[in-house]
Amino acid sequence: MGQGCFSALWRRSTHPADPQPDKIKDAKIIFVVGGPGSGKGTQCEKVVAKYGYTHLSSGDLLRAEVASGSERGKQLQAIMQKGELVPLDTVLDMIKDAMIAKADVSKGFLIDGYPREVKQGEEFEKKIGAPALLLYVDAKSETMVKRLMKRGETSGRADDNEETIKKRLDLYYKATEPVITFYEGRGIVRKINSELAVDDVFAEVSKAIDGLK
Ligand SMILES: Nc1nc2c(ncn2[C@@H]2O[C@H](COP(=O)(O)OP(=O)(O)OP(=O)(O)O)[C@@H](O)[C@H]2O)c(=O)[nH]1
Ligand SMILES: O=c1ccn([C@@H]2O[C@H](COP(=O)(O)OP(=O)(O)O)[C@@H](O)[C@H]2O)c(=O)[nH]1
Ligand SMILES: [Mg+2]
Repeated sequence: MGQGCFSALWRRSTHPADPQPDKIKDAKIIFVVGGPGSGKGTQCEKVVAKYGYTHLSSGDLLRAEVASGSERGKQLQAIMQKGELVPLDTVLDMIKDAMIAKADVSKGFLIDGYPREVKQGEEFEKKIGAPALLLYVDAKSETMVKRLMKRGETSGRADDNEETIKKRLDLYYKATEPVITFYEGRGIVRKINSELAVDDVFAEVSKAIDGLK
């Protein structure tokens, strides 16, 4: 999404051209993809409790950088508040650092809210590895809007407001849904109906993960 020209600027200076770290090369990786407010984070927490996977939410990693008050965090905040996408290399470097930090203790990784576009998936595979499974957390757009408006009453998230929610949804349908089609071609997508109650959704998620072994 027109990110190329910014990427050098945003790339972490601590990682000039580090070699592919062996530590995470063989890790089991699950992408968790779905619209804003579809319930990705809710389901990921339950997977962590049951399976001992490490949960890495790209949005949470970015929000942590914003919360640090750094200069870079301020720039991220401006992008996220508009519901736009942060440059690809920034997010990927954050995910990779977090994976390396947990590599010794992790049974596997849930990469939540990533990839947001096909290019992000391709870059992830080049720098880190291939996913074993893509959990496609699916809810109707009305449901997602309703949940986010409700969450916005208490979340303190600058992007949980009507205007930004609409932009996030538009971008999801335009940029992120093609990710699902891309990985369907590899036969690793499991579609999860997240209109159900949380525990019923989790039963579906569990089946998909159990099928991995
Ligand atoms: N009824 C119902 N509500 C849910 C379900 N899953 C999540 N919610 C609610 O929907 C809201 C959004 O859920 P999250 O898990 O934060 O969604 P997310 O997909 O991580 O959203 P983003 O962080 O915006 O990408 C939360 O307030 C949840 O309590 C579900 O299966 N059923
Ligand atoms: O790979 C990512 C993940 C998140 N974001 C930004 O972070 C925001 C919040 O992401 P999150 O996954 O938490 O929430 P969602 O938009 O799915 O509701 C998005 O709107 C984007 O601005 C991004 O640019 N790239
Ligand atoms: Mg989330």
